[in-house]
Amino acid sequence: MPRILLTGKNGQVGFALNQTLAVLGDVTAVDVHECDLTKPDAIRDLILTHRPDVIVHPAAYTAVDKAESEQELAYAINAVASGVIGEVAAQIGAPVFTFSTDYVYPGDKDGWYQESDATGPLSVYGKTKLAGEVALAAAQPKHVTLRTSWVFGPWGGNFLKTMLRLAKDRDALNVVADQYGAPTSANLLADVTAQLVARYLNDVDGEYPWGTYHLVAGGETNWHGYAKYVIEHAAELGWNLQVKPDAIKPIPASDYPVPAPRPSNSQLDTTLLRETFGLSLPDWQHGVRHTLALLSAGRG
Ligand SMILES: NC(=O)C1=CN([C@@H]2O[C@H](COP(=O)(O)OP(=O)(O)OC[C@H]3O[C@@H](n4cnc5c(N)ncnc54)[C@H](OP(=O)(O)O)[C@@H]3O)[C@@H](O)[C@H]2O)C=CC1
Ligand SMILES: Cc1cn([C@H]2C[C@H](O)[C@@H](COP(=O)(O)OP(=O)(O)O[C@H]3O[C@@H](C)C(=O)[C@@H](O)[C@H]3O)O2)c(=O)[nH]c1=O
Ligand SMILES: [Mg+2]
Repeated sequence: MPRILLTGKNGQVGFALNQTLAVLGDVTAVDVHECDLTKPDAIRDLILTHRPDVIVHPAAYTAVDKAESEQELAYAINAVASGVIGEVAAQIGAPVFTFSTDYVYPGDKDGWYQESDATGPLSVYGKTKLAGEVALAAAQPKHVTLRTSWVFGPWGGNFLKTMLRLAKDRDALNVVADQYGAPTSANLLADVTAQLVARYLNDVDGEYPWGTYHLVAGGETNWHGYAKYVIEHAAELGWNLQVKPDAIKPIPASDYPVPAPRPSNSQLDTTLLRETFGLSLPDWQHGVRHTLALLSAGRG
């Protein structure tokens, strides 16, 4: 039975992975209590004690605005820890499957981003994630780094849940309409990652296509279109929301001042992943409807 080590088990993606990886082997899932990623020795101990066959690493510092004033902490978790995981993984011969972000790109491209396009993060969060990508790749060539975007799900905090919360008692919402990307569900990420891990476990001696891939849901929207879709479908499911879809107003990012600049264009081309692994990626709306159904069931 293969041994799989999973970080960030209480994060959005980690929680979903703890379920999808369970059919592939013995999963040891940890969070900050079992291993604080700011402590390189704790990371080394964890990996050398468990000696996993595969490491899946979704844990990260994800507070984009807060990172602007917590640069060192974000760098320790997103950059240094990824490098340490890579070093110890290489030492024991375990590949690392991990996640990065659309925020590694500057967002000024006319058209969809390809993996080979130049990076140029605008935010501290994006810079620390890119530094983590580089550190991991340098330490452990056997890695799959999945750049994704706008992650949501029923578990944890995300934009979809923020919109539902605000819509309960606001009369109107102003939402940025000039930043484009694809909302991607934690479940989709966890399903695809399990497929990629399974392919490795079933073909350990084969040539595995290690590297960096885009993994986002199909289609595209902007934050305003996303918010409107969420509120429309929640209303259809019987949520009692104060805000009506027409009261969700599109605004330019310049009217929504925040500490961290976000890219205007976060559209990631997934051709490489789909063709390399023979996968199909459903539209983002599919994931939103699924998450809303789960949240509705949870409301009783
Ligand atoms: N969320 C998004 O929109 C996007 C995320 N990504 C990437 O996808 C991956 C998964 O993101 P997501 O699941 O949304 O993130 P979450 O913020 O939901 O989860 C991250 C997890 O990392 C854990 N963590 C944070 N600091 C430490 C630490 N010092 N030691 C150990 N664990 C720690 C958190 O624990 P705790 O909760 O206890 O702090 C949390 O469980 C990350 O690599 C992220 O950068 C990429 C694009 C978009
Ligand atoms: C709450 C809110 C946000 N916004 C805008 C601000 C911003 O431009 C956009 C998204 O804001 P948020 O802070 O919710 O999302 P943000 O934290 O930027 O989300 C990012 O998280 C990291 C971890 C990633 O890797 C990215 O892919 C992305 O998902 O929506 C509004 O316009 N109106 C609102 O009421
Ligand atoms: Mg945020």
